[in-house]
Amino acid sequence: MILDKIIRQKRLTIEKEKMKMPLHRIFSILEEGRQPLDFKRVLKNKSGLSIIAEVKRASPSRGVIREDFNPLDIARIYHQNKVEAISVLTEEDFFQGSSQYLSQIRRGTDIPLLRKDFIIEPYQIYQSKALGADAILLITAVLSIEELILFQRSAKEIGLQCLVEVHNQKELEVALEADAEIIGINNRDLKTFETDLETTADLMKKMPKGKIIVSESGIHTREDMKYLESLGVDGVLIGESLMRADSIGDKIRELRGVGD
Ligand SMILES: O=C(O)c1ccccc1NCC(=O)[C@H](O)[C@H](O)COP(=O)(O)O
Repeated sequence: MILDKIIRQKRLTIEKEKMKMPLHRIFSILEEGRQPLDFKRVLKNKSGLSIIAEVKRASPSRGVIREDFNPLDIARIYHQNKVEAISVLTEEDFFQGSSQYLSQIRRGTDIPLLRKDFIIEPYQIYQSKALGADAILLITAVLSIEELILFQRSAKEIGLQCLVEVHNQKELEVALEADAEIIGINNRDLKTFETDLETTADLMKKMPKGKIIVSESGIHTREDMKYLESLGVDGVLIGESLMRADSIGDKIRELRGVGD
C-alpha cells in the first residue's frame, strides 16, 4: 500500500535530516522562537465553513497537479483571499513538497500554518515548530495509540496544535481514546485513492459533541461545501481544486458562495 511505501521512505529521510540538523540545534532555535498562532480558534470562530487551503504541488494519486508552482505566491493569494489557515505539504518524495516552503511561507504570512507531512517521530514535532508551523497533522493510520497520545502531549508542550486524521470508525475510536480535540476526517481511501464525502457523513454520526471537525480531500464545488456544512463540520481542507484553478481567488469565492 502507498502509505507503507511513504512511511518507509520517511524513516530514511528523517535519519538524513537528523544528521543535518540534530535535535540539540533545533532546541536552540526553539529557545528564541515565536509564539505559535491559534489554529483551533480560526476553525471554531466562524459562521460557515473555515477553509484550510493547501499548498500542494503533486500527489501519489494525481502526479503533478500544478506546473506553475511558487509556494509563497500561492500562500499570499490564499492570505489575500482570507482563508482561515494554510496547509503546507512538506513531504518531498511523493508530494514534491519541501520544509523550505513552510519556512518561506511562515516568513511571508501571518496566518496559522499546518505542517502536512507524515509525522512518525518526536524529532519531526520539534522540527515543525522550528520551521514555523502552528499545527501538525497526526495520521491515526500510521501511529499507535501510545504514539498518538505522546505526540499530542509533546506538541502541546511547545504550543503546537494537532489535527488528528481518521478515515474509518476504528481510527475514530483511537482518536477519541487519545482525546484528540481537532479531528480531520479524510474522505480519501488511501488504498484506492477514491474520495467520497460520505466518509464524513458516516463518521459525523459517531462524533461526540465538542470536537472540532475538518473534512479533508475531494472537495471541489460549492455543492460539496454546502453538503459538508449541513453535516455540521467546522472546516474543510482543500488542495487539488484550488491548485488546479486558473484563478485561485475566484475558486475560493465560488467555494464560499460569494455572490450566490
Ligand atoms: O493526495 C493524495 O493522493 C494522498 C495520497 C496518500 C496520502 C495522502 C494523500 N493526500 C494528503 C491529503 O490529505 C490531501 O492533500 C488533502 O486532504 C487535500 O486533498 P485534495 O483537496 O483532494 O487535494
